[in-house]
Amino acid sequence: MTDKQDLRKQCGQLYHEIEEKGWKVVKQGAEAITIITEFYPGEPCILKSRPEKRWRHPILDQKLTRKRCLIEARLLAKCHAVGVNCPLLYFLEPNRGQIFMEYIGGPSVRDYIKEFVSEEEYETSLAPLMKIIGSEVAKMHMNDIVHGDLTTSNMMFRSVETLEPVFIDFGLGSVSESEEDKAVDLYVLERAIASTLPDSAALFHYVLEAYAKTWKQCKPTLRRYDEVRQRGRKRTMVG
Ligand SMILES: Nc1ncnc2c1ncn2[C@@H]1O[C@H](COP(=O)(O)OP(=O)(O)OP(=O)(O)O)[C@@H](O)[C@H]1O
Repeated sequence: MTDKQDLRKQCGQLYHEIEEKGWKVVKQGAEAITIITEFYPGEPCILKSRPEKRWRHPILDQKLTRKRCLIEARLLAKCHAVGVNCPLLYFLEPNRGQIFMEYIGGPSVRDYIKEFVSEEEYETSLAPLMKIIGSEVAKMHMNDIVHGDLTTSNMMFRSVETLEPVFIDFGLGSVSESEEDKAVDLYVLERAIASTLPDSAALFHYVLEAYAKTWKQCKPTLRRYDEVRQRGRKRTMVG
């Protein structure tokens, strides 16, 4: 099947709007399609749409789509309220599984940091960024926002001049007091940084240092994070 046929099949009705209006598809994932369009005239905006899944029962599908969409929008709004850097939420169509949000124009943290090759560069250029990431994640967690997929691809820059990471993709997130959920967020982040930058173990200390500085009551979560890490290690050793 060609990409176009695939897109037509996956998007259904939305496909015609994409074609007619010349919208740009950024990502066509299994769950969602992300498109650059306009919300205010002349201003690029992101439309994240979760089209109908024909393999699911229609009522269940609508319920799940609506739920994920509402959770994502709620988390964006909550992040905004507590000062975590994330795209502005413009508009929501839960019954169509659509969220319109601010377009973030810069590269992802992943694409930015993978250009750094030496450990010296990590220290001088990336330590400040790691501290900002640690402090932003602490702000999320102290407000019971769990991201659910804290990878370096899910952090983008508005521009490389400011180097302030903007957190995207709260589609797997939740509002949760659970130390385990927060610890898993930290572990996923550690693994994501390690997979983007080999020999970067030292860098993650900056993340944790800023995390602890921002969130004074984080000790139980950090203890849980140590346990999650040990479990992760054992799993890797067993294969
Ligand atoms: N606000 C945004 N501004 C610019 N680009 C974005 C924005 N949101 C998403 N993107 C781009 O679209 C891609 C896919 O978005 P996102 O990660 O939210 O969806 P997904 O992974 O397909 O969905 P999900 O994990 O919820 O099923 C991102 O990797 C990023 O490149």
